[in-house]
Amino acid sequence: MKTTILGYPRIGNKRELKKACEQYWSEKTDLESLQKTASEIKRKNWLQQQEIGIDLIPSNDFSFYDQVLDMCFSLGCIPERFKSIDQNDTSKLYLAMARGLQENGIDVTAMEMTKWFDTNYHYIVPEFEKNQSFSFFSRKVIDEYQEALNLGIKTKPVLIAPVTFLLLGKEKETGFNRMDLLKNLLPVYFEFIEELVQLGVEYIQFDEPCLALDLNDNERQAITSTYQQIAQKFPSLKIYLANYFDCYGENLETALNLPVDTLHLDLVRCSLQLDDILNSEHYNPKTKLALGIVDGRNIWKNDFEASLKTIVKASEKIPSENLWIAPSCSLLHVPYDLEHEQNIDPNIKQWLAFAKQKLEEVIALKNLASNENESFLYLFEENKLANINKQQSKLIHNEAAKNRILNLKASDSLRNSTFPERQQKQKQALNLPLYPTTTIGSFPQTKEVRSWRLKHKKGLLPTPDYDKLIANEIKASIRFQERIGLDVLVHGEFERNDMVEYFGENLNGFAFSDFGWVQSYGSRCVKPPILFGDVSRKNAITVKWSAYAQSLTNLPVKGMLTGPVTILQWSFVRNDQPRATTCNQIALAIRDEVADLEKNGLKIIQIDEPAIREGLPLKKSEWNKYLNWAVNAFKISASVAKDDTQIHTHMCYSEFNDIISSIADMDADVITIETSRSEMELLDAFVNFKYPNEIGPGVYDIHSPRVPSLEEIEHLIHKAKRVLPKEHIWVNPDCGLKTRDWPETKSALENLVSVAKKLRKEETVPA
Ligand SMILES: CN1c2c(nc(N)[nH]c2=O)NC[C@@H]1CNc1ccc(C(=O)N[C@@H](CCC(=O)N[C@@H](CCC(=O)N[C@@H](CCC(=O)O)C(=O)O)C(=O)O)C(=O)O)cc1
Ligand SMILES: N[C@@H](CCS)C(=O)O
Ligand SMILES: [Zn+2]
Repeated sequence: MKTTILGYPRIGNKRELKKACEQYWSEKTDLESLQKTASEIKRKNWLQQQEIGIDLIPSNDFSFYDQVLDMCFSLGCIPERFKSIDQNDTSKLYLAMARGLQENGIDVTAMEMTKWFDTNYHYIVPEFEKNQSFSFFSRKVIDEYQEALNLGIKTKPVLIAPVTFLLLGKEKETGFNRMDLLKNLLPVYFEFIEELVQLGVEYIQFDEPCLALDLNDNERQAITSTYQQIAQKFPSLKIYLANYFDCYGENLETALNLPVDTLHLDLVRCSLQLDDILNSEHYNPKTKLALGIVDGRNIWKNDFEASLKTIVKASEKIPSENLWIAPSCSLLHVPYDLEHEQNIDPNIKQWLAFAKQKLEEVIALKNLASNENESFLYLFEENKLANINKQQSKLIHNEAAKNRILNLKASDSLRNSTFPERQQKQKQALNLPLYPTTTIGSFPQTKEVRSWRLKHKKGLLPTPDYDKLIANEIKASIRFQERIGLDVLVHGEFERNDMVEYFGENLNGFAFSDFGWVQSYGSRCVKPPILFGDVSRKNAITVKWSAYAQSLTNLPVKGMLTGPVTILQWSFVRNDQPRATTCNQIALAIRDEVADLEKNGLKIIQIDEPAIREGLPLKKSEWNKYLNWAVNAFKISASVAKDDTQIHTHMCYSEFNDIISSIADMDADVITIETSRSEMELLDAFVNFKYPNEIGPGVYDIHSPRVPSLEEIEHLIHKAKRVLPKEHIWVNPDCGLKTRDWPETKSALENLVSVAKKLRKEETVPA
């Protein structure tokens, strides 16, 4: 039995890469210094895995920004608009693809970003044209293999497999299917493989997570043909086929018939597939199985007793030299090292395992399963104790929270009246103009604001002083919004470290790490709270700052809440009860907050649900079940509102077409969505469905410091006007402005308001 992993976190133990990238991007350091940081991170990662005893260590799992972007770059899949950049200036080109570029007359937008399967990690979407060509453009995969080899480590290079690479991308013109590009693409993969094999590579890991999706016959056939060709051309190469995040499902037969050395199984997400495989007539006993048994998506300690039963079951049918023990997926999605944490309650800390501890678990499982090393027996006992302790812990269980769920009634998810009736009442209560303008909630989280929070956290800034600084920011933002003429104001979210962590901090059932950072996109990281127990509200969470903001102005201020599905989705959640139950507990806490905001004079309340789409199961057959409970949880949180309280929701990074009827079922009075980057393409779903409630399609791409011109904004609103009733249209940015700086935010919002005013005027003046 051997051990391996699919990938390791790459931001550095203390987010060194984030800091180095941001310094380089702002021209405070040079490329050499950034590369030095990167090499150091890779070196430490490899040596740590080696020291802990991982047999087969991956390379090319590092990235300066994103692994899919790296693949585009390696394969020379560079969209036409970047050809104006010197193709030899590879670092500038790479950065432009990731973040866009505006300099010396060059003005190119970044490539699109979207969610990596059902995670909160965002990848850069490959763009394909009909006659797309590919070339051996970057040597990163080779160089990283060499880099590890120089340390004496013979790694398993990781490549995003050809078919998954194509499926992750988008056709940028009509008249072709991206799968047709496989024949152009494969020769470049062969070049990489050839060079790696020449260098003595034994294993290559082909990441093929599209095998967890519903594939059609053509796609399955493409996968078969790909591996047949690779195996034929490189008979000595051992192919490690990595599927993760769900079962092979309908693709299992295809997978079992592939000429690969090893088939990786995510046994955390799909524990039953081991039996399916062991009993399948298609399983070739010579194919090695990698038992992905340590959870790569969550931070709970493994259950050794249960895992060992699985390993034993496998080893009864398969010789142990044909088995790998591994985490379920790349460890990219969990933080580095629990040992850094000094402030987690020790009772809870003993239940946790971060990336480094997961490596140790993989090794312990191998040793326990092979009975070779008795010194590991104490780890078994320790693990068993920790898990028993967790099951029985008083910290987890709260009878009142459990009872509230049991007492939920169908009417708790329903507003008092239908949308048209509410709309009338809200019109009277709010008296908003046509094309009301608003923002999505956050204003720039400047270095200064973050530094106050850090000082406050460290005890260097007393709470009254911190509160005063936050109050001043809120006041300045209210005055700014009044001055430029926005109609519905926000307080700006200055007091929040993150839209999920902040809520977790005010709810029972959550714990927090100090260094538990996980990459979200590029240099941006999140520190997901740890949802370990029954959830209930400790106290009112947002009322103080929202009510304060409302007290400063006669214009309506929107109370700003994060919705239950998003809090669930962006936390490390308990694995001892169904997600739906946990979600309902959060929903009830948010419901209490809605009621309190209303009582305190907030007439508009936004409940953000940007993660509702990302929570969709990967297999369509499971969508309805999820959507039913997810939509219902949102409705539980919103339905306490009176008819004349206007409930908004907000979604971003989402395709809406296939879930539009569920979005309509949420019955928010207003939904604001991200649409500007797709030139309103994402609005089609709402139009085709005849979405009945009000909509704010984003007209300002907040991902870029670029200030949208008056013409661009007007063009986008006109597009919306052509397809939506004008009484239903709101004018707003795509998403919150926390990652922006003030100068561009001010100019962009001034433009946005002035276009809305112009259009309003045109509507009232008869032609
Ligand atoms: C809207 N999005 C969000 C997602 N997920 C979330 N959990 N939250 C989101 O808002 N997913 C989808 C999208 C896009 N994703 C992101 C993810 C992350 C950011 C972002 O801006 N992250 C910040 C960190 C935010 C944070 O928690 N800040 C804390 C801690 C600040 C900090 O780093 N302090 C430093 C010192 C700071 C200083 O002195 O300058 C330290 O502790 O060392 C806070 O504000 O208190 C990031 O920088 O990565 C955006 C979108
Ligand atoms: N209210 C949040 C939503 C982000 S998705 C914000 O404005 O940052
Ligand atoms: Zn958003």
